Amino acid sequence: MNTSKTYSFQSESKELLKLMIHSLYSNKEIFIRELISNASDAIDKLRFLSISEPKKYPINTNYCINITIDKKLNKLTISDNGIGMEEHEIINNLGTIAKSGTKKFIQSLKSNNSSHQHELIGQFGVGFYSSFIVSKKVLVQTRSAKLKINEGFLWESYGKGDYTIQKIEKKEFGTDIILYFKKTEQEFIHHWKIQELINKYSDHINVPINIKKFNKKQNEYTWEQVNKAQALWVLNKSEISNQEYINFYKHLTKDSQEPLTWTHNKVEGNQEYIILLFIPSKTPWNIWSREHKHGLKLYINKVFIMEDTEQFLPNYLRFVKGLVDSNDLPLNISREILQNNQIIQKIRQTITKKLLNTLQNLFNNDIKKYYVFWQQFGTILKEGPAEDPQNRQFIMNLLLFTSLKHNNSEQTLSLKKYTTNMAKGQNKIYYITSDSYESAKNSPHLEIFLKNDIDVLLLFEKIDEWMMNYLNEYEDKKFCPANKPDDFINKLIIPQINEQNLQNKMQPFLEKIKKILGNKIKDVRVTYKLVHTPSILVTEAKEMSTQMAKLFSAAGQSVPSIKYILEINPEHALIQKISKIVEEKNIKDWILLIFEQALFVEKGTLDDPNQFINRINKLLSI
Ligand SMILES: Nc1ncnc2c1ncn2[C@@H]1O[C@H](COP(=O)(O)OP(=O)(O)OP(=O)(O)O)[C@@H](O)[C@H]1O
Repeated sequence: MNTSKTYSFQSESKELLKLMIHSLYSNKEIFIRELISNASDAIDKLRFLSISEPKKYPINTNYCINITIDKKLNKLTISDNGIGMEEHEIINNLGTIAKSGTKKFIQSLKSNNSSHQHELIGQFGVGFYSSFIVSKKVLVQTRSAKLKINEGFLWESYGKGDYTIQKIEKKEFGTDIILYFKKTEQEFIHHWKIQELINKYSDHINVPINIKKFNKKQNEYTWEQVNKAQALWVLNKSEISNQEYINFYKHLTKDSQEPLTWTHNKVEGNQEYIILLFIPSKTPWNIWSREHKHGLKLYINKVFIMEDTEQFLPNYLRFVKGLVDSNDLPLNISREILQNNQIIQKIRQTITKKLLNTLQNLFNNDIKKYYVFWQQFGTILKEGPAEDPQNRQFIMNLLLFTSLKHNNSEQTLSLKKYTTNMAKGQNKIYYITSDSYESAKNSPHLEIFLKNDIDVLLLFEKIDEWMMNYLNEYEDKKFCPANKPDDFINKLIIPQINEQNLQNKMQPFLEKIKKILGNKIKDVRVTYKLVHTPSILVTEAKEMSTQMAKLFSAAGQSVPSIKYILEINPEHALIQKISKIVEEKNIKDWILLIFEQALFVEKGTLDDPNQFINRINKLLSI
C-alpha cells in the first residue's frame, strides 16, 4: 500500500487562503467557474500536444468534463480527460496559491477595505483555491497523460495548514476534483443549481460539460450535456448577447469585474482569423511589475496553442485581454517563430487599428466610460506616440489632459477640444511639464498665459516629458513648451512703463547680477512675462529642458548641467527694491536669493537648501 506524504502550504498561502475565503464568500459560486476553467485548460493542453506530438499523446476525440453529484455524501466531482499532473506539478501548482508577489499582494489586501478586497482578489485569480470557500475537504485525483495507470496521485487537504499526496492507480488520465461541501453549503448539491451555474459562467467552454443524472424512464444514470460547448468567438456577433461576452471575458481572464468594452471581428481575405479583444475596467495590480504577463491567447482553428502571446499587441496596449484564432498559422508554431512571422505582424497591425478604433468609439459614445479607461490605462497609452509612429495621429486623439483653465487635476481635455478653444491668433499648443499638478499649475512661466486667457496643458506624470518629445504637431498646430521663448507670447508682452527706459535703468543692475552669479547662469535679462514672480529661469529653445534632465538622471544617465538664463521682472517690488540697494554689504545675498528662488521653482529641489534658508533668515532679520 502507498503511504501518503504530508506537506505544508507556503506560509503566505495559508494567510491568503484565509483572507480569500473571507472576502470572496459573497461570491462563492465562482468556484465552479474556476474549476471548469482549469479542466478546460487541461484539455486544451492535451489537445494541443496530441496534435503536435501525436505519437506520444494518443488522439482523443472524446474530450469532456463530467460532473457527478452525491447528495448523501455532500460531494461534487468534476472530472476531465485533460493533461493531468505529475507529482512535482501537483506540489508546484496546488501547494502554492498565487505564485509570485504574494507577500505584496497580501499587504495590499490587508490595507484595503472589504469591498475593495473583493476586487483585488478577483484580479489576482484565486483559481483552484476558491473550492475551499464552500468545501471542508478537497481531493484531487490526477494522472498525467505522460504516465502509466499506476502513476496517478491523490492530493488531499482541509485547506488549513497542510496537504497530503499519495500514489494511486488511476485508470484514465486526467483529473478529478472532488469537493466535500461544508454543511452550510447544501445549495450546491442540486443538479439544477450546478446546471444553472454552468449556464451562467461556462456555457461557451469549448468542450461538452456533462452532468450525471438519474433517468427515470430508463431507470439508470445517464450523462446529460448542459453547455453549448461551442467556442464563443466562432459565432456571429448577432448570436452573442452582451452578457455572454461579459461571462466569457470573466472566464478568459478570471477578472471579477466586467470589461469596459470589447471588439469582435472575423477577418477574411488573404489571411483568415478571428479576434476577440476586451478592454478591462481595472489595471491589474501587478501591471508595472516585471513578472506581469500580457498578450493574447492564441488559438489555431479553435485549438488552444499558447497564453500571453505578446507579439500580437504593441506594448502600449498591453492591458488588452483576449484571443486570436488563426487559420493560417502552423500548429507547431513557437514563440521564436511568432517573433519574426509576417502573418503575425499583419495581424498585429489589424489588432492595433481595431483597438484604437474601439477606444475612439468609447470616447465618442460613452465618455464616462472613457474617463474610467483613461484613469486606469492612460499612462500606458501615453507610451503609444513613441512606440507607434504610424498611429501617432490616431493615438493623439485619445489623449486626455488637464489644463490651466481646468481648475482641477482630472484629465478630461482632448487635444481636439483644446485646439477648438484656442485664443485668437494662437496657432500652437502650449504645455508645461512638471513633477506635480500643483507645481505645473502654479508655474510662474504661466503667468503671462493666465493674464492673456491662453490655455496651457499641464503635464505632471513621469512619462509626460518623454511623450512630448514625440508629439510635434496636432492638426497642423505645433506643440510648444510654455517655458521656452515663443513669438506669439512675446508679442503679448506689453510693458506697463516705457520698456527702453526701464531696460536702460536696469542695465547696471543686470551687470551686477552677472558679476555676482558668474558662471552659475548663461545670461540675465529683463522680462515682462511675469506678474507675481520676481524672477524665473529659462533655457534657450534648443537646450535640454529641466524635466528631461531629471528623466535622464533618474535613469542613471549622466546629464550635462543646464545653463539657465535668469529673467527678472522689473515691475516686481522685490526687484525694484534690490536694484536700488547701493551698499555692497547685502547685495550678494539678495541676488543669490532671487536666483535660488527661481532655481527652486524650476527644479523643485536645491542642492543646498540649508544655505538658501540661512540666506532668507539673514535677510529677514536685517
Ligand atoms: N484540472 C486540472 N488539470 C490539470 N492541471 C490543473 C487542473 N486544475 C489545476 N491545474 C494546475 O494547477 C494550476 C493552478 O491552478 P489555479 O486554478 O490555482 O490557477 P491558474 O488556473 O493557473 O491561474 P489563475 O490564478 O488565473 O486561476 C494550473 O495552472 C494548472 O497547472
